[in-house]
Amino acid sequence: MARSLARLVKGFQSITALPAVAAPACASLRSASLRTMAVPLPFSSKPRDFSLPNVSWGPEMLRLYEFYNNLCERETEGAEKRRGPWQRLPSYNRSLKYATGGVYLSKIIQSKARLFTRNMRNPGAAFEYVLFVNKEEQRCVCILQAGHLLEGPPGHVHGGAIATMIDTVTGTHASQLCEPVMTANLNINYRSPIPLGSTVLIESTLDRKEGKKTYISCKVTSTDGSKLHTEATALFVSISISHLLLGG
Ligand SMILES: CCCCCCCC/C=C\CCCCCCCC(=O)SCCNC(=O)CCNC(=O)[C@H](O)C(C)(C)COP(=O)(O)OP(=O)(O)OC[C@H]1O[C@@H](n2cnc3c(N)ncnc32)[C@H](O)[C@@H]1OP(=O)(O)O
Repeated sequence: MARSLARLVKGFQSITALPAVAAPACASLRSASLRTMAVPLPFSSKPRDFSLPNVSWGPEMLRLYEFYNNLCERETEGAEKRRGPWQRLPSYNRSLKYATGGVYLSKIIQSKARLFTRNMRNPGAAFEYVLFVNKEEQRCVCILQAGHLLEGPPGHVHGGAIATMIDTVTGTHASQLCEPVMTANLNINYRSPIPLGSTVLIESTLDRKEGKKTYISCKVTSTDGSKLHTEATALFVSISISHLLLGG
């Protein structure tokens, strides 16, 4: 148990320490931390960052990615590049490799476990998304391109897939504010269906923090903001690392 806890703490520290910067800089920082760490990282040494553009991304997805990516750097008077108000969050298909929530997981399950939203081999088939966070404004924006395997009502995105993305965006946002957290409550109003294959914006804002509780609001809109697809509120409760290890 003590060894697991040590691994988990290290693993968690290495995740939360990952900077949200452009991919090459991120890779070099990761390899630097690899040299100094005595325990295995929760990822392979070269994890794929799923939040970077791939061939499946359509023009709208790429346009918005470029838009927010440009806000991640601001140019100073001497044409120097400085960190801007927004940060792109890298995204991997595994979070905490050694946390099993106190339940027995076979080695096969442990080795095959993947983040639900990042488990498709075929680019563009399901969830294509990238998240940007603005810590000053306590806001998070996700650009989502909903692939053909997310069908619910004919030609439209499944409500559970929309809920999954809302949980992911608000959960990631909450864990940026006060890691680590778990979703305690999620309320969703579906206002208008999302066409399959379309690109939408998911925006989350911090409502308030009360001790262990973080309240977040979220809306899903068309990319020009003219159509409201979904609204949600979420409650996240901060958990101790032992909660992850031992279960609730
Ligand atoms: C997991 C962290 C990993 C971090 C890694 C970061 C890397 C990022 C990588 C990839 C990003 C992907 C992001 C995905 C995000 C998805 C997140 C999920 O989907 S989580 C799965 C679904 N959620 C559950 O399975 C929870 C099950 N429930 C529990 O474990 C507990 O009930 C828990 C933790 C929610 C609360 O338990 P207590 O014992 O810690 O806390 P108590 O004392 O019960 O409550 C604290 C306060 O919260 C209120 N509260 C609790 N539950 C509530 C509820 N359902 N509604 C309203 N209030 C509630 C209580 O009344 C209390 O309030 P008063 O302090 O007294 O004012």
